[in-house]
Formats: sequence, structure tokens, C-alpha cells
Amino acid sequence: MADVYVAVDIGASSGRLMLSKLVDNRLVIEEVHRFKNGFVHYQGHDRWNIDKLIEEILIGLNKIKEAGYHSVSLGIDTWAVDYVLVDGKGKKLQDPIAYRDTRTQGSIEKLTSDLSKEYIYKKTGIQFLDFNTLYQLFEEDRDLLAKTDKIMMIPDYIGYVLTGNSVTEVTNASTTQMLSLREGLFDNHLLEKVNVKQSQFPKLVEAGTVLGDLKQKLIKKYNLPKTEVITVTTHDTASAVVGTPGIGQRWAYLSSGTWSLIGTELNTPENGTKAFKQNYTNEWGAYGTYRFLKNIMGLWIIQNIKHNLDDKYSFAQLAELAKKEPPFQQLIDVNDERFQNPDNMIVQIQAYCRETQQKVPETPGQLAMAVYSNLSLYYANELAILDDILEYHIDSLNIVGGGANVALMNQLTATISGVNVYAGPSEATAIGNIIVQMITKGDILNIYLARRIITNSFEIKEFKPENGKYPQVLQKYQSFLKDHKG
Ligand SMILES: Nc1ncnc2c1ncn2[C@@H]1O[C@H](COP(=O)(O)OP(=O)(O)O)[C@@H](O)[C@H]1O
Ligand SMILES: C[C@H](O)[C@H](O)[C@@H](O)C(=O)COP(=O)(O)O
Ligand SMILES: [Mg+2]
Repeated sequence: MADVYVAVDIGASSGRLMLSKLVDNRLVIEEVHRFKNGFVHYQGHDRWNIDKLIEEILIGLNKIKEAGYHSVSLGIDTWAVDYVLVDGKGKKLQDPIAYRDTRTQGSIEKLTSDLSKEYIYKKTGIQFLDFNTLYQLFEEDRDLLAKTDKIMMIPDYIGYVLTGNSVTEVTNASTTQMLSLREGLFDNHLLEKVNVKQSQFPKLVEAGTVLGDLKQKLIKKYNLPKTEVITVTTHDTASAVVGTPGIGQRWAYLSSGTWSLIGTELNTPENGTKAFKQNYTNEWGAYGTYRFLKNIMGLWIIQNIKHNLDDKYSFAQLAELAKKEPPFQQLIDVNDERFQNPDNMIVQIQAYCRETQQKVPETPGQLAMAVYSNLSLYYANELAILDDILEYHIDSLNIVGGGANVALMNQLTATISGVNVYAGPSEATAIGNIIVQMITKGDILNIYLARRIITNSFEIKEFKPENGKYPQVLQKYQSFLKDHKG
């Protein structure tokens, strides 16, 4: 029986260790350690310093031991698609390349020149993003692949370093766009396409599987608590969905962090023609569910603007400055690939507005409001698309992640979409990670009861549509997108 549960949640911009326990059937959560994350360009590619991330985890675990906890349960979740190549001695062959690296630009067209997108989508149900693992392996250094004993997804690799045991957890495995919906295995045809063998992946496991104990040598060297590692929903977005309160009859979620992931939870995949044409994905979720969602560029854009302004403003200050500006002064396709990894985001946004003969945002407040208001338009448009694909009306949107703190964006989204927005918890990813551990250990019976506990444990703000405000702006945006799809 663990004294306490610990979630390691590492997103693209930040990582954190959250400590949690159940007290009178409420979830109490405390941030123990937070650290920055981000890729750096070296040895020819944008890469993640994964050794540093593991060191941060050990620092966080030491803090937990110093706080008097001697036995913990631990779960690890991170961003998707990226992987570590490991040799026969269990050593990584290189620091992992980041999904925003330019090596996969144009790879979808190359790989699908003799393998149709329809075939791949029917098999996997996964959205076409050029950084999916399938295209990364297609472009991978052949010599390195030849030396590779195991291909480990990022969170699985971290679990391997901590315990010596390796698995491939299915929620993250599905983001590779190589996992067959029907067989529940990596599709042999797709593996052949990228010269990889089934045996090069550790065995596939469901979320909620016990991985093993933290290595004794690490416990001794860093003065750590006795730790049992559980393989949770290791794709952070899958954990975020578990940690979503799920308020509403037919609810959708928006995991609002570096990425915005908008969608709903299905019990069977939806990989029909409409979903294919709208590039919706069926990433695997917890407990046999599917995360029917779409990736939207998200607060990555704000993160870059903040950086371009030499980090003079906090995120909260940028949101405050935005509130002083009118919304919808310009229309921007936030998913235009020019925003995926530009040298300077402000320059890119201003160039976009000039090229589309629109008002150019100049001040930090104007830039932030341009992003927030166009994100809210994009979300509202996607909710309408979801209604059309699923053939029922989504009546509420649960916004979780750091973006849940942006009240003006929550309100604009409610008003433009016409659905109630429920914002919070901002740490839903870590909460979902913890929930899967607690269900595995029998402390919580199932996800339905867990979501009731979440609703009763955290502040969730409601934003109702302001009817009649900004009439026709969504329709204007929808025709703008048709004319300017980037
Ligand atoms: N108080 C705040 N006010 C405005 N924005 C915020 C606030 N807190 C977090 N954010 C937004 O949330 C984002 C981080 O969300 P988070 O879910 O932690 O991202 P990730 O998991 O991708 O690292 C930041 O980039 C920022 O835009
Ligand atoms: C590339 C994936 O779509 C990406 O990993 C996304 O699912 C994700 O990780 C979102 O998490 P953030 O916390 O980084 O926004
Ligand atoms: Mg996150």
C-alpha cells in the first residue's frame, strides 16, 4: 500500500511531479517539483535532453522522500510520437529527436506515394500529422535503426531507465499511426514500409499495468522512497482525458496546453469518410475507449510570442493585456503549418495578417488577443464539425490544462460555440495519471466514480454563452478558413 501517489507529467513546455492522496473521498494534489522542458537544436536536429528530464524526476522523488514519504506509487506521462532507439545493451543510441524537427516535412507525401492515405486511415484511424512516429521512422538514420534492439516511446523509455523493465503502452503506441485498430498490434505492412520489425518494440500493454520497482541503485544513490512504477495512460493527452470531469450529457474535452486537443471519448472508433476528410484521430484511451480528437496548434503560439518578447510578460500578464483589446480584429487559421516551428512567431503572425490584407496586431495585448480569439473560433468550428461527424449535438465543453486559466478564451469559446464551457482542473493530466494508478491499486473502483471525485475535489468554473454577442463571426471565420486553408 503506497503512502502516496505521484504523477510525473511532462508536456512539451513543462514537467511536474504531483503528489496526491485520497482524503475523505476527495483528491488532494500538491505540486512537489516543476521544471522547464523544450527541445534544443544539436547534432543536426531538434532534440529532447531526456537525461535531464530523468534527473529532474529523481530530484522530485528525493524531495518526496525528504518530505517523509517512504513508499510511493508512480506513473509517467509525456508527449506523444517521439521515441528513443535502444541498443542490445540497453543504452540509448542518441538523444531523441523532437517531433517539431524539420526531418519529416513532406514525409507523408513520400510515404503515401505507393500506400494510400485511405488504407492507412482505415487500418489505424489516426490523423495525418507529419511528425507521427511512422514518418519519423521512415526518415530515421538506417544505420542507427540497424543497431536498434528496442524502439521505446518516451515515457516507456523513462520507465525502463527507472525499473529496467520495458513495455509499449497502447495509448501512446496508437499515436505512432502504426497500431492496427482491428488487430491491436503494430500493422506488419506499415512496419515493413519503415524497415522495422515487431520484435523491435517491447510488448504492448494496456494502461494500468504494474511495470516494476524503482531500481535499488537509484534509491540508494539519490535517497529516494521505495517506488512501484505503474504504466498509466502514458500519452499525456490520454491522462488529461481521464482527468477531465466530463460535465454534460454529451460532453467534449479540450486539453489546452502547448497543444489544444479537442474531441470526445468514444467506445468504438470512428474512422469513416467524414472523420478521414476532417483529419480526426482515434487515439486509444483508457479502459478500451478511443480519443476521437483533433490537434490544434494551441498555446504553443502564445509560448513563442512570450519568448519573442524576451519573457518580459508572464502568461497571466499577457492574458490581462489581451482583455484590454477587442476580439476578432483579424482572422487567423491557427493550424496553418507556418506556425508549427517558426524562427519568430510574432513576425509570422504579422506577415500572415499583411498577406491576408488584415489589421496587423502590434502590441503584446493585440497579439495575445489575436491568438486567444482565433483559438476560440477554431474550437467553436471544430465543435460544429464534431456534431456533423458524430451526428449528435455536443452540449458542453470541458477545458482542462493550463489554458483553463485563460478566462477570456473560455468565455469567447462558450459565446461563439453556444455551448457551456466548464474550465478546470488545470492539472488534469497529472490527475488522470494518478486516477489510473488508484484504479490499478483498487483505491477507486472505476473512471466514472473517479470523475465524480474530480468534480468534487477541484474548482471548475462555468462559462455560459453570451447569446447574440459577435453575431456571424463564426460563419465569417468558416468561409475565411475555406479560402485560406494553409
Ligand atoms: N495563469 C495563466 N494565465 C494565462 N495562461 C496560462 C496560465 N497558466 C498557464 N497558462 C497557459 O497554459 C500553458 C501551459 O499549459 P500546460 O497544460 O501546463 O502545458 P504543457 O503540459 O504542454 O506543458 C502556457 O503555455 C500558458 O499559455
Ligand atoms: C504530438 C502530440 O499530438 C502531442 O504529444 C500532444 O498529444 C501532446 O502531447 C499534448 O500535450 P502538451 O501538454 O504538450 O500540450
Ligand atoms: Mg500537458
